[in-house]
Amino acid sequence: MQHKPELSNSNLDFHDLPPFPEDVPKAPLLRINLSKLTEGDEDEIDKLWKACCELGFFYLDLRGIGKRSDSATEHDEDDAQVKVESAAEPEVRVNGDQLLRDADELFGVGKKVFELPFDEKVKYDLKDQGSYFGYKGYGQGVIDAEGTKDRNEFYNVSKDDILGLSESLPAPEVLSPHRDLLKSFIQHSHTVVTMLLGLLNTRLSLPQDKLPSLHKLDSVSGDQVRWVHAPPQPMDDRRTALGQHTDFGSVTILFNRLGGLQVLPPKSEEWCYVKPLRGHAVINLGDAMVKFTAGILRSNTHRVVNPPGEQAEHTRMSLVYFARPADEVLLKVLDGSRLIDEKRQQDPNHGDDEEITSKEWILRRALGRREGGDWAKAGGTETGCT
Ligand SMILES: O=C(O)CCC(=O)C(=O)O
Ligand SMILES: [Fe+2]
Repeated sequence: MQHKPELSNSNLDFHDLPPFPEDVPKAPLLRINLSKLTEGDEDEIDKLWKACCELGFFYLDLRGIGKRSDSATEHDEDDAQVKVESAAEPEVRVNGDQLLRDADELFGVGKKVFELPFDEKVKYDLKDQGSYFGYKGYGQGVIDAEGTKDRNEFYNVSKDDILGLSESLPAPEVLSPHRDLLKSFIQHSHTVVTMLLGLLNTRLSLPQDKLPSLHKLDSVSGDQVRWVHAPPQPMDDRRTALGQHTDFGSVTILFNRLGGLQVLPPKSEEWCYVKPLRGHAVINLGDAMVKFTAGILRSNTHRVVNPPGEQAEHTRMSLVYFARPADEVLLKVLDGSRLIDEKRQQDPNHGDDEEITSKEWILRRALGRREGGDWAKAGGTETGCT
């Protein structure tokens, strides 16, 4: 029997963009299916566990889940239950198709933000107020200890601002009509994060709901949506656009269209490209997961370079959701799991050497990578020590 066309690899390409080249080293990310995870498919959950322990990066196929809720009658079936849970806000379910649609729309919104004149965008650089939310201009971050400037610009939107959990931050007018879209993207990203954390919680045999309870949607946290924007670099003067790093938080959901993201697989010296796949997000774990689990879970080093091959002449944009522990959560080894206790005993490097809250850790790491920041103090868990 012939394979089904919808599963063929060419359908995972972005047909409106030049192809991702075949002759570059490609990172060995496992492809995990969201729909199977939600059905509790044990083989798929094994794959998730392996990916989170070994590489800390994987593809999540978001397609084909939540089709039923495309219609206006999203929660008809158990409306009564939903109403009991929350009269004002209907429960948001795992819905990969909705997340893909929101991400698509947000690519358009991000484009409008970066098209604004620099003088307008720079009004929203909140670094001097001690915040990493808002705008970071091109070259305003550093990629190494020597202070080499980066080659990208960011715009960061705070979850708490969009959900009304904090004061509204100043933002460009072009974002105002899209707050509902941002809200939907945040909620749908967060439900995926909660599901992944729940599955990891079970595999770690942590007390019921431990990891999800440290990442509640309505807790004040550093969760954010980010657009990363990088125009093509001149052929004779190319360098890393976003310096090598591990992510600071817990779970990152990344939407890529052009190549350029690279990971340095464990024990390897060769940077490998992550090929973007249509209908998929790239998921990676951050340092908080390493600290919580004494290093059982992996937060892998990655960076962004100019897109490879024929893609090199195109402006690269990516969209990211960063889920982070609630502000007051201490980033230390969690109690209540024999697996984690055993790992802690085998590997005392992963100890509780520093009592630091999620909020302090993220601020230190984010602002330390800005120009004039403290590079030495802004390192993550990549050296193997927490
Ligand atoms: O743009 C990308 O593909 C990755 C961005 C990233 O690693 C980050 O913003 O932390
Ligand atoms: Fe990152």
